[in-house]
Amino acid sequence: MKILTAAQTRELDQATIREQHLTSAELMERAAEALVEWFCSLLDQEQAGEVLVLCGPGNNGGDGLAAARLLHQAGYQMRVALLPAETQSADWQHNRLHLPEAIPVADISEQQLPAILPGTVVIDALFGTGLARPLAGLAAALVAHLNAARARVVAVDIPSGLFTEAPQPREDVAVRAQHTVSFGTPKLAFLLPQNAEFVGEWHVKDIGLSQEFIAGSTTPWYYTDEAAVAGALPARAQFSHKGTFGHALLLAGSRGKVGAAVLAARACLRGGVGLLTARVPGCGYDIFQTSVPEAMCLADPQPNFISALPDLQPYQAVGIGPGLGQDAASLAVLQQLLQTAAATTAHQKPLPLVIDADALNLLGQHRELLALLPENTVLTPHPKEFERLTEPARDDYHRLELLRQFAQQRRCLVLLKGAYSCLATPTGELHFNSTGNPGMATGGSGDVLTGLLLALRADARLLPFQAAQLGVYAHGRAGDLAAAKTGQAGLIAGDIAHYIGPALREAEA
Ligand SMILES: NC(=O)C1=CN([C@@H]2O[C@H](COP(=O)(O)OP(=O)(O)OC[C@H]3O[C@@H](n4cnc5c(N)ncnc54)[C@H](O)[C@@H]3O)[C@@H](O)[C@H]2O)[C@@H](O)CC1
Ligand SMILES: Nc1ncnc2c1ncn2[C@@H]1O[C@H](COP(=O)(O)OP(=O)(O)O)[C@@H](O)[C@H]1O
Ligand SMILES: [K+]
Repeated sequence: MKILTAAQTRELDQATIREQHLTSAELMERAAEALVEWFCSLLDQEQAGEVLVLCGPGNNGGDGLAAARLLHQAGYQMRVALLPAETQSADWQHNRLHLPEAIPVADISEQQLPAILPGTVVIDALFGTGLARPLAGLAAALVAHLNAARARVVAVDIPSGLFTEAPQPREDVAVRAQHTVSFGTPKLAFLLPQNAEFVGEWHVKDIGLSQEFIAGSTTPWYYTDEAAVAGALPARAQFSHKGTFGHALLLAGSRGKVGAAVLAARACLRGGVGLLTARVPGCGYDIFQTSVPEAMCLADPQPNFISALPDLQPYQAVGIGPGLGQDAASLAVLQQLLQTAAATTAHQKPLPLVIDADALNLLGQHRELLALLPENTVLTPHPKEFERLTEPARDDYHRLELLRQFAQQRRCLVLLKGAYSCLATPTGELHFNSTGNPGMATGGSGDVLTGLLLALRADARLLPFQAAQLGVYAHGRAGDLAAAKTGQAGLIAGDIAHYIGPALREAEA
């Protein structure tokens, strides 16, 4: 699914109106109906109590007025407060005119901010995508008043005061909502950790906006939903054999961290790899062979870390990093791997690599090695690892910019891990993942991801981007399936590996 800018969203409204021969008031009515339908499924009349709708002067306020009317008709007790302005939009005026007289309406002023008791349900329809500058004056005072009230807040389209796709100073005031109900496509602001305290849980409702316009819009931002990966995993041909799905090499583990190799190996096998060989430190040999009998094992001559690179000739993809440690000998292995992989070509393409954890930290300490990264290498840093590869980011938007630049410059697939893990492509696209849950914030989750990505990169039937996108999505989906059984607190990384099969099956062609 594409993520559009505020300006594109406005154009999308106009395109929808033209294409479907609607009036703009009719489109607003659809938005209000979608909001109200969602609202009624959340709270019934009794649970909601008196609902306060705060309306700004634009179409966001118009949505609020229309929703107040519809909720009143559905038997909710409504109250409306209007933020004064010199002019109001035409559809605002239309909906003001049609507001039932039974609903009390107050004008907001500095002297008369609306009374909001703790627990009151408030619909925030002050400003939406039309926000042109940070809130100030009465609007800022009102939002601060609302945030202090400990109300239950539902924001319409976007919490008022929050920009759709741009950072804002920490001191800016914006509505802190428990829920945000948006229309058509998600907003970039919803996906960034720094905005979580404002956006709360978000929901995007379909209001029949022009698919043709969306298809024709250019954007660097995408949201990887179920539809994006549907059918991405090719079905297995009847006469396939283990060679069909590739032979992967995993370089992982050091003394005390052999478990990382075990987790990554299990995930790689569950990811459908044909054959897996792991290089582990000498001390890991028995542990690994006992834990993952399906994989082959090449013990390193060194007991505590990996010091020598095996011959790469048999392999279709190599993963390196989980639990690797940062010994100088392992750095030399990484360097040799990068040099050899660029030269080891199958069908004129470099050997696919997946680089994670300590291998990323080693790259961060020896940035001259970045120039050796073969095209379409998959790197999977979390924000701290990414900072070591680049520089500290001013905020989440700046980090995205650094991510995009890095992926373009290095011609790699770079996954910035987090709640909405973001996959950057060599062409500068950013794909935010929709699956996963906070139960996955547990040691080893990333090792499982590396193993899964390794399996999919070894599968020659998948293009590099498809493999990475599917891997990230299926990893989160496996975490969601696992959490449904274990609960989030009880989820451990091995559970994610266990559910990779069912998660991948959902994406089968
Ligand atoms: N496809 C969609 O997304 C749809 C969007 N609609 C609604 O329309 C909204 C956008 O409406 P508008 O473009 O009228 O914009 P808004 O309602 O967000 O705000 C625009 C108004 O606020 C003023 N303003 C902007 N920043 C201000 C600030 N910092 N302080 C004081 N005043 C400020 C502007 O001068 C203008 O009068 C969306 O957020 C959504 O709620 C729906 O009605 C229809 C469908
Ligand atoms: N709150 C969350 N929501 C969704 N996914 C999460 C969340 N927290 C962590 N994850 C996922 O779990 C994995 C954690 O990886 P990482 O930080 O490398 O952990 P580790 O080093 O312990 O293996 C990433 O894929 C990340 O996207
Ligand atoms: K709003």
